[in-house]
Amino acid sequence: MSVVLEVRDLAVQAGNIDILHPMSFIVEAGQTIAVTGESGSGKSTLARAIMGLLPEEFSLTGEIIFENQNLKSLPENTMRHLRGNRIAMVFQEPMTALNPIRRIGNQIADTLRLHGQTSGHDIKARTQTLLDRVGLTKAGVSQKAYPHMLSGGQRQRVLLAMAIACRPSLLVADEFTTALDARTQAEIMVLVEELARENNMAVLLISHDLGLIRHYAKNTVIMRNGRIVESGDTEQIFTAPSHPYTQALLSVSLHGTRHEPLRPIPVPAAIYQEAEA
Ligand SMILES: Nc1ncnc2c1ncn2[C@@H]1O[C@H](COP(=O)(O)OP(=O)(O)OP(=O)(O)O)[C@@H](O)[C@H]1O
Repeated sequence: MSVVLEVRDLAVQAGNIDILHPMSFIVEAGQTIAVTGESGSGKSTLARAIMGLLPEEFSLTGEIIFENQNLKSLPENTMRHLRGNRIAMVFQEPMTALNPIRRIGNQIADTLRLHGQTSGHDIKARTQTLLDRVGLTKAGVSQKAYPHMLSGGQRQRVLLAMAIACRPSLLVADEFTTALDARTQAEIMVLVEELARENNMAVLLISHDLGLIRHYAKNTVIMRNGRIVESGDTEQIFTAPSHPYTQALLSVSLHGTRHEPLRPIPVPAAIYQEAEA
């Protein structure tokens, strides 16, 4: 298996506040890796750092090696080219990513044009292929539809069509299915899984949903307060968590509902001290 992304001693500060403490992990081609942890643990900051989309007031140290390139040293225009082409990102709220007054076919075509496809005929054909592939055509959705005519799950399918348009090798999915009902969520995740397999695309799955992570992610990174507390094979972590924080996280989630966001967990002080050691 080849490594598509290596995060090496990555740390992020906002002024003198440490948002992410030095962390390292690798993502292999075609692999789904989940990042989880309670609110404020730094998951979205990690995703934004990888995408080169940190706010201006943030500074970054360490390395982000993507397809053998050190992203830190790339100029913004090269980074812009990489985003969408080689690294794609999908978010929870599709209406912020979709233009409400443009037909979805035109929006998918815009993505193709932006990333280098020029022939009108090719663009139209590829747009149709993408709509077919994400299951919208068979649901009766055409290129002419506007976003407001679609359900939440269908909008996420449009975003997936745009995300995979240029066959990226990494898809960053930040709470992508959180707003969907359980059945739609499962359907979208099965589609993501299929697309990842077909394109040998790695998926960085940021989620609070431990049930979803256990089902779809081969590896998992558990974060707390800007640090990785435990990482490795998902099944191994779920069956035999080695860190007290992970143990507490999993035991609390067993009592909560699968779709409830994780909240700060009341772990006894003694466990905290051990966890920090
Ligand atoms: N502009 C900023 N300046 C200073 N601190 C910030 C800024 N933006 C975010 N933070 C802090 O960075 C930390 C990590 O935030 P981040 O959004 O990455 O967490 P998260 O794990 O994605 O949370 P959630 O699950 O709620 O989305 C939080 O403590 C947050 O308050």
